[in-house]
Amino acid sequence: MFPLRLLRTARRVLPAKSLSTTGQLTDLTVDNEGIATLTLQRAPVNSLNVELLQELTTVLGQVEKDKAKGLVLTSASPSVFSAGLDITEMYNPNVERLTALWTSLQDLWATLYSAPYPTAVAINGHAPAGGCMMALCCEYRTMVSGRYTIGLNETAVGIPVPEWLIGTMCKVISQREAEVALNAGLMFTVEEALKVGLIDETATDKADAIEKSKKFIKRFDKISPIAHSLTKQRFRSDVLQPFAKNREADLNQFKYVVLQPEVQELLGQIIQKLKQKKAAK
Ligand SMILES: CC/C=C\C/C=C\CCC/C=C/CC(=O)SCCNC(=O)CCNC(=O)[C@H](O)C(C)(C)COP(=O)(O)OP(=O)(O)OC[C@H]1O[C@@H](n2cnc3c(N)ncnc32)[C@H](O)[C@@H]1OP(=O)(O)O
Repeated sequence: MFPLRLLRTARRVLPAKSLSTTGQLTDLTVDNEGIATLTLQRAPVNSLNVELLQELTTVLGQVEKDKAKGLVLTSASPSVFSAGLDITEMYNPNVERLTALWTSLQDLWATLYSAPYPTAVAINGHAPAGGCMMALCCEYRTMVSGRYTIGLNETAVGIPVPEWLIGTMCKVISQREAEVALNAGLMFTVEEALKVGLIDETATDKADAIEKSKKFIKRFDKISPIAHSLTKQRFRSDVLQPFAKNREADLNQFKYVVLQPEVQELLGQIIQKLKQKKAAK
């Protein structure tokens, strides 16, 4: 049996105003064609803390409930899509908050990766780690050209990449390219990302990236929502199903790793480096 949420029977095209909401950390608008645009707006770099992760998952639930035609994800920052997990949440953490951080990240990944509606991302700046994770969950990736980077650099910040994220990456680029990049925490330039297939196309600016993302969503105008959502599910179920069984172990492993003294030391050094960089600007 397929989970009920995948049996998406119809898309509704509602007037923009009826679906739009503005949370504290995100903004959701729906255009006249029923395409939702969800904008990350946690200044300065959309780092993912518990509150942003939870708000994103809630808004995705609303997009599904309201039967939007599809979703475009983007950011309000002029140069950063998302800096990934909020490093300060992992440094000298309160264990309850660390648990909430990882559980909320798991919820966001599972919700976005299994979204029954078409999804695209307009990556308008840097997208390291959790930023890249959100982009990988979408079905189509457009990235603004410039001196930006994208990739899963978790190992560089002392965090091993979980199996579900390796699986997500290997659905997009070759296993060989993924293994080389993830083992060493390598980041891709926009040109490199295009070459390996990590992004589908480049854009001149954010407006162009959003337009290209919407063009992708419109490809589904003549496709049955059930046919789309079940086919998407079949492509992704080999990553989603083991994840659902191993959530608890995944959480325990994350907490164990983050609380290791050497990982704490590394996170402290990264925070220091970011501060020094800011001071030198
Ligand atoms: C079994 C399971 C085990 C493990 C699972 C592992 C992975 C699962 C997958 C998802 C998890 C991912 C883990 C992460 O996401 S770790 C986060 C990694 N992120 C980074 O390494 C990015 C660090 N930031 C940067 O490189 C730059 O900031 C960036 C290129 C994004 C932007 O540069 P820019 O010059 O525009 O801005 P800065 O001056 O550097 O920064 C501005 C302020 O923002 C603060 N900042 C930046 N990044 C973060 C962050 N990630 N968290 C918190 N705060 C951040 C920075 O300190 C500046 O702050 P102020 O000085 O203004 O206070």
